[in-house]
Amino acid sequence: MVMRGVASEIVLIDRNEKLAVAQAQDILHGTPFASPTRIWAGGYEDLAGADVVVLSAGVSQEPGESRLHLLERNAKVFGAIIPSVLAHAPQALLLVTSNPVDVMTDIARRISGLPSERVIGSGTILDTARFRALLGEHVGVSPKSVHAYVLGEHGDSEVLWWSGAVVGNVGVQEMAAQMNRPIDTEARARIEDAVRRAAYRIIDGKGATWFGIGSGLTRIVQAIATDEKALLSISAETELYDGISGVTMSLPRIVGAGGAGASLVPKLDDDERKALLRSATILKEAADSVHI
Ligand SMILES: NC(=O)C1=CN([C@@H]2O[C@H](COP(=O)(O)OP(=O)(O)OC[C@H]3O[C@@H](n4cnc5c(N)ncnc54)[C@H](O)[C@@H]3O)[C@@H](O)[C@H]2O)C=CC1
Ligand SMILES: CC(=O)C(=O)O
Repeated sequence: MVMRGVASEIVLIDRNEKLAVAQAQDILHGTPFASPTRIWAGGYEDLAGADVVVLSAGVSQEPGESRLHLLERNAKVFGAIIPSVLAHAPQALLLVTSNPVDVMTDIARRISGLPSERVIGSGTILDTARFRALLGEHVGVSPKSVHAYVLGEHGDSEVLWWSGAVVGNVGVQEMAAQMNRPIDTEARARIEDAVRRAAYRIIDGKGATWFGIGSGLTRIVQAIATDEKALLSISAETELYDGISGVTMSLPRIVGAGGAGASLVPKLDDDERKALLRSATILKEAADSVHI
């Protein structure tokens, strides 16, 4: 966020104060090369006047653990921190990233009592970025020109929306064929696996994922700060999806100063539709299993 200059002030709050101070100092030393952001480590009282509060506290996956395994532990953490956030920043928009992010977003909305458009999750912003990056690499085009989304859970049941993926305004399959880099069954399976299993591989190698999610959160905050009305795949409560009411999951949504706006209704093929219904069902059941 400091590198992109999306905020004038950033305060880091962590129960490990020594860590927050060290991170803030380290980032401060990058500001002469980035943007003149005021960054410091503080307490909840320092949130007064904040426009956005990113909730990233809690435990993360150990190698081999799924995101849904973290639910019970991180629900307790949110029960402890959200009242303190609201006491000092009742006007802030909450941006959740702790995992399992879709269910944690649902929990944050229920604990806070804020309207659903003001409690959003990073959702599949990261999976969508992974999908775009890999497709761009495959066809040899900038990932910025690849428009492709991952829908549903940020997790094992996520749905890569292949039938809606375009490069410029040409379908990705047609574009890949034109570039002599066809996306055959093997290439498709490789990309699909690399997106879905990315977190497991990175956690196995370095213990956590940092840069992709940091970039994704920055993109969301930028859209909020500038009231951009950008179409981003983020998680928010969906009134009704394919017969399931009130499920918090990712769809491409319009993001601006008010948080999550209208969502795009994806035109899916039969397999994608079944897979998204399955993903929504998994998330709904997980959210319903947590009693606030
Ligand atoms: N949604 C996404 O795409 C991604 C989500 N994550 C999730 O974000 C969360 C954090 O991941 P990391 O930063 O890698 O973990 P981390 O362990 O490095 O950081 C978590 C921090 O939370 C703090 N914390 C725990 N309980 C707290 C409390 N009650 N009050 C204040 N601070 C508290 C800890 O002291 C720790 O510094 C995890 O749940 C992880 O799975 C991580 C990467 C991507
Ligand atoms: C940790 C995580 O959720 C990710 O990198 O996708």
